[in-house]
Amino acid sequence: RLRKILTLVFVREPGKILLGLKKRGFGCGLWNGFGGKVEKNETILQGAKRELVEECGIQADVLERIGLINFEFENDPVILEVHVFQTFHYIGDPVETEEMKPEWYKDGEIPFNQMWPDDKYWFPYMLQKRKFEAYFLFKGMDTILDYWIKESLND
Ligand SMILES: CN1CCN(c2cc(NC3CC3)nc(N)n2)CC1
Repeated sequence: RLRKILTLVFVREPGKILLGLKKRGFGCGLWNGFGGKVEKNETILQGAKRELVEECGIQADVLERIGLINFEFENDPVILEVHVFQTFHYIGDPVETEEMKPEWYKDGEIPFNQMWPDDKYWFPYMLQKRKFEAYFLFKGMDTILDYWIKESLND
């Protein structure tokens, strides 16, 4: 199977979460965490930190790994392996970039209807600081054909 390793980072405050409105490319028009591809010369963690700085100007020295999600798409051999991180300890204020428009949302007011359809299934684990693993099988970009999600311990 072909795997594409991606990162997804959420910046947290007590009761609030930072989301970015994707301004172009994959997931354009949706609110999400910050992230992207992992370069050959960096670890997944380094890639996550780099994307956070590039996409909203925030430096997170401490990133906690909280989830691993595998996405499969019908009739597509590429599996997206998304490594999810969060941080409560960071430096800087979020700034809008060409990629992302950052906004703070209250944990109870997350705009799931303007986010990827899978988010409503795994966000509750993240918001409750429970580590998780998940799998989603998509038909196109809007329909979830099958999924599972389970609480996981450390690696
Ligand atoms: C740079 N990456 C792109 C993929 N990504 C996804 C994907 C996703 N669902 C998949 C059906 C697309 N759901 C969230 N929340 N994020 C994280 C950021």
